[in-house]
Amino acid sequence: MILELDCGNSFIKWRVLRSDGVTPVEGGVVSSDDDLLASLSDAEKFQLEKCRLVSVRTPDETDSLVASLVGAFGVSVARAVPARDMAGVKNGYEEYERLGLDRWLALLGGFHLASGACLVLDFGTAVTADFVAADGEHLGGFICPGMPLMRNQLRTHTRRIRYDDTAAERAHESLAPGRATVEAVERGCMLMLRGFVLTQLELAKQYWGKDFEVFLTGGDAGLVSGVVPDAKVAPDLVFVGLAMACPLS
Ligand SMILES: Nc1ncnc2c1ncn2[C@@H]1O[C@H](COP(=O)(O)OP(=O)(O)O)[C@@H](O)[C@H]1O
Ligand SMILES: CC(C)(COP(=O)(O)O)[C@@H](O)C(=O)NCCC(=O)O
Ligand SMILES: [K+]
Repeated sequence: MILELDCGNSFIKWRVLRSDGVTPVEGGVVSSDDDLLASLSDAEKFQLEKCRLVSVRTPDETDSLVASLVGAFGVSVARAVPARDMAGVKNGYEEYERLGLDRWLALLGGFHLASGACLVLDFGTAVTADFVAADGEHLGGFICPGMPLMRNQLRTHTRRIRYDDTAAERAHESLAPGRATVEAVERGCMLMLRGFVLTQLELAKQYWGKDFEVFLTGGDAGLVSGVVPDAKVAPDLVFVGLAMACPLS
């Protein structure tokens, strides 16, 4: 079977496919290399042959994970690498190798699925937006702090903002002005995210009128899907691009 990994700044998303490279068997989200190895430890069940991965972590961190995977399962590992052009898409960065590889793969996947202009919004540790025109030209994008960063900056850089995760979750039941600190912060950050999304949509409309698709991905995509009813929520968009960038040989 094939192991696919998307190593973000906070979490590793994993997925096991049958040897056909298409049919998903199982997947999950883990916060460390050890937790990943534990999730995959039932080697008999998966019988991993190959692994493909994308990482936005440091080369040392990624090397260490690859070494653990080779040691534990004897798999061959293919890593996504930066490219100036791929699958009809032209990387828009002046220094193409500096574009986050998760962004690159998500926009490759988005352009492939849309077969036309697309706006790809990713809600992870950071929030990113990327614009790809109908001719495959990546126009560039934007990077902002995501929900966990916004909330944690407020919690660590103020003295009186303190609350736990359960209270945070409860605060999301409404978007009315907060009547408690937790509500004020959680709903304020949520409105920042939604405002960001609406601004990106406006820009896409200026470029392309109605002729574009919107993709929402990343662990927090569900927080904003309500403001773009026509968007495709595609949690596996990075994996779509990963399969394109690292075909099974
Ligand atoms: N099963 C899950 N495990 C962990 N985080 C999750 C899960 N589902 C949704 N999330 C949310 O996803 C966010 C992280 O998104 P993710 O795309 O994994 O980030 P990154 O790629 O930067 O590591 C967290 O803020 C969390 O709220
Ligand atoms: C923007 C990112 C931090 C997003 O990472 P994530 O939130 O998915 O963990 C990552 O794509 C990255 O490190 N990019 C390099 C800088 C750039 O894309 O310009
Ligand atoms: K990501």
